[in-house]
Amino acid sequence: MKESDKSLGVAVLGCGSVGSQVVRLLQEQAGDLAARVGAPVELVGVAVRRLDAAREVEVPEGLLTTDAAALVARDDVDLVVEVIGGIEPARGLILSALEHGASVVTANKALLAEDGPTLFEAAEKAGRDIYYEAAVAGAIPILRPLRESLAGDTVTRVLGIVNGTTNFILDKMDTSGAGFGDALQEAQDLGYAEADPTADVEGFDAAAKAAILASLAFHSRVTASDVHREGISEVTAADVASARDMDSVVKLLAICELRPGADGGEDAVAVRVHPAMIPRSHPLASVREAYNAVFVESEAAGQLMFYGPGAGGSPTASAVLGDLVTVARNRLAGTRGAGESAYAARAVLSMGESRTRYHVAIDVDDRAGVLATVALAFAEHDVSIQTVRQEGRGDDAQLVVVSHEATDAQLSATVAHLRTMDIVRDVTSVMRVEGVAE
Ligand SMILES: NC(=O)C1=CN([C@@H]2O[C@H](COP(=O)(O)OP(=O)(O)OC[C@H]3O[C@@H](n4cnc5c(N)ncnc54)[C@H](O)[C@@H]3O)[C@@H](O)[C@H]2O)C=CC1
Ligand SMILES: N[C@@H](CC=O)C(=O)O
Ligand code: NA
Repeated sequence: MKESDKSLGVAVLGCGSVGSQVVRLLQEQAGDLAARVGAPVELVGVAVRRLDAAREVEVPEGLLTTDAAALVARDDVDLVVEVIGGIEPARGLILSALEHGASVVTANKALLAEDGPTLFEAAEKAGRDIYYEAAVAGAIPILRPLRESLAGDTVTRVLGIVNGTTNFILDKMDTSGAGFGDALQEAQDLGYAEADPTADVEGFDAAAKAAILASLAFHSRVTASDVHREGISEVTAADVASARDMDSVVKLLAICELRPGADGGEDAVAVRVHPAMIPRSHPLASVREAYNAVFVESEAAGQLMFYGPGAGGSPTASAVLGDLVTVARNRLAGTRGAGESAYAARAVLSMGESRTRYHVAIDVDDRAGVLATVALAFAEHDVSIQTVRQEGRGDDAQLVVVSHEATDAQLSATVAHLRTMDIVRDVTSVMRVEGVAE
């Protein structure tokens, strides 16, 4: 260990989009980092899959290795940055690093959302830190505010755009009419997308982030499997156009809510990720390209908004380095930061119990009484209608209904009912609506 001479050895695992920028910053800012930490922070190894791969950064000779397991076990490694991603070997390497006495910084939301508690318990046992600000919303400081700044308040809701790739795609579809494939390719070229972009497009990445946000916000253990997840692969150009007609945009939202327990029982949490229409006047509507934004509502503070670059190698490396400075300082001070806080152990509600609103576009027969019949279907499921408008005539007749808030179960039963009705030719678009006052 280098603690005797106060120099801290850093191992970086993975040298892709994020890892290469972490290595660059460690080298370029060595002097400032040493001053801020109070000791030199020295890059002592970089684990890669292939030694001869092309890289965005020049790694000093002798530092590259393909043996990540041996690297994390070395005596001169005090701090480990895991930016490989995925579940294994990342989990095994982090556990081994902690067992060998290193503090860990990771950007790995997939692993944290699947098995965070195992990592937190290992860190607790080892008396070391595990920090992960980069795992949610890239460069935006959001986990530290939830864990530290709001530790004395009661967070009731977290609502955000937390996936840069899908925001980039939806933004391009809305503003330039770009096709889905071209927009995705551009996001991949810019280093925003996950190694397998299905994780972005199908909402897995946002769901992992929602689980991490909900765990911290509500002091409970929420895993990716607790999150209702829908991606953007079924969002059509017609949905985007329909949103535009309503002066709205389609965004992939992550929504984490504290719901009062029934009959005065314990509060529970509801966590969901899905595309939704929001009015263009809503602040989230102006979040463009790969930017992210997160709203936090809490009892005492009210509404807070966090905004910034949510993806990309360099912004994400900024969050990694911020954590690295903190865990390095903690090591020098012989202390560690706050560990997991899951004392509230709140139950997680199913999607059917979540309260939301629907926008439904229905192709109908153009004859007398159709509007009343459709309205009756909503009423039968106790769903109140906020607005309804008719477009087109004859074979082109379409009703566009926006409901008031109801449970998702009531709303989906209404849509299923509409699909069985003779006068309904097709339900062409169903999308949740957020950000509109009741
Ligand atoms: N790219 C982004 O905008 C963001 C990424 N993250 C997270 O950061 C992590 C890294 O993401 P990226 O850099 O984008 O991925 P990437 O795919 O560009 O880089 C991962 C690197 O790890 C290497 N690797 C794989 N297995 C390895 C092994 N056994 N030993 C050593 N190296 C190995 C790969 O060859 C690749 O170069 C992931 O957990 C990701 O979810 C978090 C926030 C934003
Ligand atoms: N693939 C992710 C990267 C950051 O977490 C995204 O697109 O947001
Ligand atoms: Na962040």
